[in-house]
Amino acid sequence: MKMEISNLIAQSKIAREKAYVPYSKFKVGAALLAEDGTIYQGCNIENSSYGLANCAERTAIFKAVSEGVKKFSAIAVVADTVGPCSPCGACRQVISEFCAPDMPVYLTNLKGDIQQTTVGDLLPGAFTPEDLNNAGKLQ
Ligand SMILES: O=c1ccn([C@H]2C[C@H](O)[C@@H](CO)O2)c(=O)[nH]1
Ligand SMILES: [Zn+2]
Repeated sequence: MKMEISNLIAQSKIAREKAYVPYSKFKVGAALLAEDGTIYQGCNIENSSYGLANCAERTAIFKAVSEGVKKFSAIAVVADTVGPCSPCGACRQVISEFCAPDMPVYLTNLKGDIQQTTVGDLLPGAFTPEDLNNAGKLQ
């Protein structure tokens, strides 16, 4: 495993410790590597209105985008799961909005399992900005 990736995974674990999860008690961390080398950490943040929980992956992406950063090279996700932590459908869609289909995704857990996949494999057929551009132009 390249140093850069071990560091990304290490930062996802640090982010996980900041999770605000009084309801599920399920802490998740994410670390998003921007093309300029900056790493954006994200944790899940829950709410007493349960449906408003924001996942770790989306926290990391929204932090970066809100700082004007939209070019990314990799993302790592970690939770205390039996197998590698699997991002939810909402996060797969948000990741697909900003990250190229061939961008590597590292799904990990606290035991040290690492599954390397890609954005395109996480969400084949994602709805993209191009789909909006093509609206009404088909047929
Ligand atoms: O990949 C995932 C899956 C779940 N969660 C959060 C949402 C909620 O706070 C808790 C339980 O679903 O875990 C994430 O942050 N990322
Ligand atoms: Zn999610």
